[in-house]
Amino acid sequence: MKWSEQAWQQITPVYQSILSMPFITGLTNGTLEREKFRFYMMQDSGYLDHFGRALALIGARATHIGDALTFMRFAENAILVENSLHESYFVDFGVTQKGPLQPACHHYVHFLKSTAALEAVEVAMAAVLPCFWIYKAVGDYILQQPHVAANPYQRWIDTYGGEDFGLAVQQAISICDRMAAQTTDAIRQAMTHAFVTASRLEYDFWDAAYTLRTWP
Ligand SMILES: Cc1ncc(C[n+]2csc(CCO)c2C)c(N)n1
Repeated sequence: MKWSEQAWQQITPVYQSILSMPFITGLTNGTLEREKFRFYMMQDSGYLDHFGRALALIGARATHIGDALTFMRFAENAILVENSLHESYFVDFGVTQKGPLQPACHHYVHFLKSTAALEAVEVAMAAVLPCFWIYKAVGDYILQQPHVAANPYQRWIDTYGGEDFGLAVQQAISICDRMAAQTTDAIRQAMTHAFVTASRLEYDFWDAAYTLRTWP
């Protein structure tokens, strides 16, 4: 079995919990309170700035030059392409400032940055994989649900569901599988652990937006 297959099996309970989160059902049927989506978007903009840097760092540390280029492209996409989605939502939702990182986002980005800097590069690659893979799976899942007319969150759904984004996700998965096949058991286990942790932090990111969780 490929590393990615057993890693996804490990996160099945977390992934199933994500699908039934009120944040996700609200995105799907368009009923999510605007305030919660605004909170999510503001936090996600901060997330992308840091995430892009983590990807660039992984690119710099990649063993193969082709993987370095791929991760640098991912970094550019995170900062340019994804942020343009946020900027259009900022206009629609009247957001003028990003604001400080709140606890869930802070925890997640610093987990990713410290893993990217200090752990084996294979582990760093596994830590950023849920960001791609869970968003793709959630985007596809929402696209399969009955379509809601004039859903304010449709642009978000279209960004992650569907083919274009699917290619990037496949690339990220294949790189992890190749790296996992060539490394030691201990590193493979650490990869899975990082993958599970990041998946939990994805769950928590949405939960924090739904409950508008801020620093005390
Ligand atoms: C908390 C959070 N997790 C994942 C993504 C999705 N995402 C961010 S950058 C990137 C790859 C390069 O485009 C992907 C898939 C998000 N937006 N916010």
